[in-house]
Amino acid sequence: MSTAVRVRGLRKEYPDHLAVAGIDLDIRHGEVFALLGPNGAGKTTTVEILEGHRRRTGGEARVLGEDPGSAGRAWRARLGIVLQTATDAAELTVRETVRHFARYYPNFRNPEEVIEQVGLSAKAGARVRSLSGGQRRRVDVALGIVGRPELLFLDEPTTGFDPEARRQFWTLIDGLADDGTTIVLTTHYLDEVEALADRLAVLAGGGLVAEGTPATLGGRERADAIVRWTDERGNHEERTAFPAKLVTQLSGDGRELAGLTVTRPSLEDVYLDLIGEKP
Ligand SMILES: Nc1ncnc2c1ncn2[C@@H]1O[C@H](COP(=O)(O)OP(=O)(O)OP(=O)(O)O)[C@@H](O)[C@H]1O
Repeated sequence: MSTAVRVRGLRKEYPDHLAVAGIDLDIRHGEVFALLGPNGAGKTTTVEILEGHRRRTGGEARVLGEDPGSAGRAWRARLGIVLQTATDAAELTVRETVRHFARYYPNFRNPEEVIEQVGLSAKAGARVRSLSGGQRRRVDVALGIVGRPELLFLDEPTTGFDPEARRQFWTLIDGLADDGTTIVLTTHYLDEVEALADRLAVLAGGGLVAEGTPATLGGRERADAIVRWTDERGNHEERTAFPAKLVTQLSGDGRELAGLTVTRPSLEDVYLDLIGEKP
């Protein structure tokens, strides 16, 4: 698989602040890649540099084979972008807005189908201004995908979504990924990362602190399991690298173990550990 995004030593220095402190990233074609990190970690700055919206002050970046600092309109038409700040809600209806944006792209998707995909069919004739925050966010997503992008950037796309809307959005992203769209996602929701991402990177203080898959980040798959059970002497908890062995020993005489659970650290446990906030 070739590389959709390649970053080496990327830096962004503001006069009084180093926002991105020299990071390396490789994102493959067809991959769903999540960028995680606490507020101010440098996620939006990094993504905006890759989108060509901000100038880097150091390092190298290639996005779909071009330098985002100098690439032109044809390159831009291959990207889909959902920014953190919502689209300005004009007097236009949802349908008019999506149709209007579609015309910027050479190979756009059918606007009606896009409106349906983001779950806004019932609101297609409503003015964007009259929509709720979560519904407006769905318009943003519609505008991000209407151009049939090869590479889609989503900056905190589900902020303000209700749980059902988030599930619908995940299904939509799964479908786009199945069609081969490369997706770069920033989010604060670890369940979203677990549901969607093939790989993720954690940023903190402008630096890359870890990279992996949701299952293996920070050595998660090798971490000790915690076995909990209850017997006549009370509640028990044991950490072990061999939970199956322990459970076999405990139930050796064929007895059932009340309240038996075997757990590994959640992605959230690992993440908080990585960014220095011990759970
Ligand atoms: N135009 C600017 N001038 C000076 N500093 C800036 C500017 N834009 C961002 N920063 C600083 O750069 C750092 C990284 O900001 P960035 O928006 O990339 O973080 P983030 O990881 O996206 O955070 P969040 O999760 O809050 O969206 C922050 O400390 C921010 O204050």
